[in-house]
Amino acid sequence: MKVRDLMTKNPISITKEMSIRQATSIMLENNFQSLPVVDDDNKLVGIVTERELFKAIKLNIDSDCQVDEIMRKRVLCVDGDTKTDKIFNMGISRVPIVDKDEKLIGIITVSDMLKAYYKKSSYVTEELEAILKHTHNGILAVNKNGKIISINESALKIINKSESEVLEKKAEDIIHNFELKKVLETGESQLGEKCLINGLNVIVNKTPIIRNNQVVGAIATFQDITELENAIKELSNEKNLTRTLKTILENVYDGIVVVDEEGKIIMMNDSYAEFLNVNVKDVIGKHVTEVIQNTRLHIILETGEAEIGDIQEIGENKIVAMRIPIKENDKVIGAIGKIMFRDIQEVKSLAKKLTVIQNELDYYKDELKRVRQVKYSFENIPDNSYKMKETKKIAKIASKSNSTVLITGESGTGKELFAHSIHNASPRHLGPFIKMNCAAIPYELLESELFGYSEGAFTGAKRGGKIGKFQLAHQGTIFLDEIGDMPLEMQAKILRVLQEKEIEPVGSNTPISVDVRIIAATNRDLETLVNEGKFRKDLYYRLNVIRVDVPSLRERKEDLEELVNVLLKKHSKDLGKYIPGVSKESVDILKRHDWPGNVRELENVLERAINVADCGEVIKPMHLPVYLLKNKTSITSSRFSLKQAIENAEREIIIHCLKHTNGNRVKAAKLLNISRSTLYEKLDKYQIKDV
Ligand SMILES: Nc1ncnc2c1ncn2[C@@H]1O[C@H](COP(=O)(O)OP(=O)(O)OP(=O)(O)O)[C@@H](O)[C@H]1O
Repeated sequence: MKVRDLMTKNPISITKEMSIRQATSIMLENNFQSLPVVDDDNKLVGIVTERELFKAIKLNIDSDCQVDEIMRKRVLCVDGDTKTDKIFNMGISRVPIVDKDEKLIGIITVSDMLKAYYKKSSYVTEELEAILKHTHNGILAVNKNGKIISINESALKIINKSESEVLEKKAEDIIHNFELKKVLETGESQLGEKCLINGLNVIVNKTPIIRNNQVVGAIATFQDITELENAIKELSNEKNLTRTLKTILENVYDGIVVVDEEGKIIMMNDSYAEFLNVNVKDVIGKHVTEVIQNTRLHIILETGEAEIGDIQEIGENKIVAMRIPIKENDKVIGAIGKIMFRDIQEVKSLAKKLTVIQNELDYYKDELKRVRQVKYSFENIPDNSYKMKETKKIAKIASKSNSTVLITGESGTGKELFAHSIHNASPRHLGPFIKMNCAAIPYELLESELFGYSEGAFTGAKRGGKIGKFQLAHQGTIFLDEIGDMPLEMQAKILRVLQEKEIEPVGSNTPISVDVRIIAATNRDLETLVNEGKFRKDLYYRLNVIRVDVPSLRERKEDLEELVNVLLKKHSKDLGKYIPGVSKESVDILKRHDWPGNVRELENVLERAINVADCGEVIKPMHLPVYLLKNKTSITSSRFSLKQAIENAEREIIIHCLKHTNGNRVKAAKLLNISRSTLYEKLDKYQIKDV
């Protein structure tokens, strides 16, 4: 700072002709300790201070005398450019300021300077505090005892504490793995240390605060570089990606070329260069039209529209090309050209192969559909009867939910078919459908069949253990058929699976979570079993969430004819015998039967009839088992003929005997107690060929 900046301009001055009294009164009025004395040209010629006045009093000099008598003529003064520090060293409270002609231009006092310094230092302090507070880097200062005396907001944010929590506390007690002891002890800086504070990657610089050659504290600055590191990581990922892409481009068989917005080649892979018989280095920077014959990449730059599968002649080849514009904010900034096929012949042979594959695929799709339809779907359950319509309605609702389903109904009604259909129509249809017949497996094996076993669970256990049905059915459906026959002990285990949704393989203590939907079925009356204590009540309630009661065949006679056709088709195909249908009389006979064995019985009757009938022949009453013909109503029917019934029975018995003797006609004749020739006659009559 220069005195010119702080001085009082045009200060009060006196002339040497003025009386001592006047000078004294001016000094008293203005509370000055001195007054500069100037001549007519305002040139500084002397100074009167309190000291001169006291001296005048002491020497009894008359106060009317002129100032000239007592003033000091050798005046200490400075020019305007003098630095303010110099004034302090002069030891004078009021210093006159003169210009180069020694004319008085101002006065500077020590108190003026102190005020100015104070103002400036407050301003600097405020500024420093603001910088400290708002700087992005964290700053923390400790005293010589290592206690925090100042900390800024960024540092508080990094250590995740408030100012009151940290002030006057030792830094190492506040920040894990951090200390300033070494810096305080040695007075040496520690720069660029990488630390992990609160999960953030931070660079710490530690510097001592030295005053009068003594370490009086230390400052630590923290720079959070987490974002920076992430950015570096991203950058290196991007670099890797670019490298990978470049490698891919270089190594693909397809020829690839890239042009910039002016159509100049900026990249061409080896494959394209080889095809064109050029050197990559030679073509970079050239316009694409100079390098690739009949190219349209420069046109793509104008239209911005991709062209795929365009035929382009290059030399003797007719290639199939693909051209794609590269866009940024809707502006075309380049284009990519790719040789899809080097020769149009390639496309033709590929198309041929594709057609073959497509045909195969269609065939397998059809096959899969056929197999699935036969086995699984609701469509294959005829529902002309009201009862079946209602049952299917409930089953379809069940298929949409994840709840346990209990299918009940007499034996052979098609309970398993319902289980398949529910699974197939459920969201789990892509998962497995695992069937388990609880009555068919010996009790000792049931648990390991259902839950599997771990290695060494028992003597004879397979190495590596075995996966149980529940695990196999994970994310699908398990169908527990004949659940009514399940032993009580096992019922408790099934209940556990339903509640906990986890299983424990035999010999293992580690439960395994399974996501399985249970469909159970039984032809037994579970309520009665519960009352008899043979079936757990809690399991019954758990299973009986959605109940599907499959009606018996006698309750749905309206479905019989359609069922007959379905089963006939299925079995004639399986047996490889063409049977065009069932005669009206046969249908009537079938309809009159009560079907205690339900669809299974009907299926057996038809299978047998197909066997008995000749290829191309419709199923006639004579092909049906005798017990159906014995039906009372059938005898009263107008179509009934005793002769026919006897013949049917005779035919049946002969076929039965032949089957029994494995087709041996001699043995069969003996069994029937008829002669061989009679047997041959009858075989001829009833058209019985191979049995
Ligand atoms: N709608 C149908 N279409 C074709 N076949 C059917 C139909 N319903 C049942 N069946 C056939 O009837 C037979 C018996 O069906 P299923 O095994 O489903 O009966 P179930 O009620 O589960 O018998 P059980 O109680 O004895 O286990 C099976 O061979 C099945 O294919």
